[in-house]
Amino acid sequence: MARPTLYDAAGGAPAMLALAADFHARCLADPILEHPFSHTGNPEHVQRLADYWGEVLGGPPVFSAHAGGHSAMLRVHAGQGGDHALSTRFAEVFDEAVVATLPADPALRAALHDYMLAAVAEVDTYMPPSAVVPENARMPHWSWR
Ligand code: HEM
Repeated sequence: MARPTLYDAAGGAPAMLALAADFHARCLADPILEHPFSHTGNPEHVQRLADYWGEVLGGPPVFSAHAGGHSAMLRVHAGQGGDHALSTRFAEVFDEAVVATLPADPALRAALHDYMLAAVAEVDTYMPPSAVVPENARMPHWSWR
């Protein structure tokens, strides 16, 4: 039998939503990440995050269908002039949220950890004020390592 996707191993859509909600709450409570997040208030943010991560991890393409795909995600962050400390902390807090909400599977945790390091590295490249996001950037698809 084929190995389940990371999305299915995590628990599907409800697990993505739990992960995103826990992650977002941790960001708001974090001394480093609180600042960028305190200036926004998209009421759909947690659901969007859940849809995005779900799609990357092997779930349905909800973010591409309804929220503009990978280019739109990059555009939200592009030119913000953020620094490496934000990305480092973002990835650490993601690991904490994974531990708090998803199954205690070391392989799942390792794959999600690796994914988030790659994801923050990509977002980082668009932080400079002059950054230009390409149209139709390919949505990453992440699997077991
Ligand atoms: C330096 C690290 C990052 C910071 C400080 C950051 C911060 C933010 C902020 C402030 C928003 C807007 C929230 C709102 O509208 O209420 C946002 C949106 C979002 N972020 Fe990030 N982010 C970071 C990295 C990432 C990474 C690595 C990913 C993906 C793996 C990601 C995925 C998203 C998504 C999917 C949205 C919602 C886009 C939409 O509304 O369509 N972010 N982020």
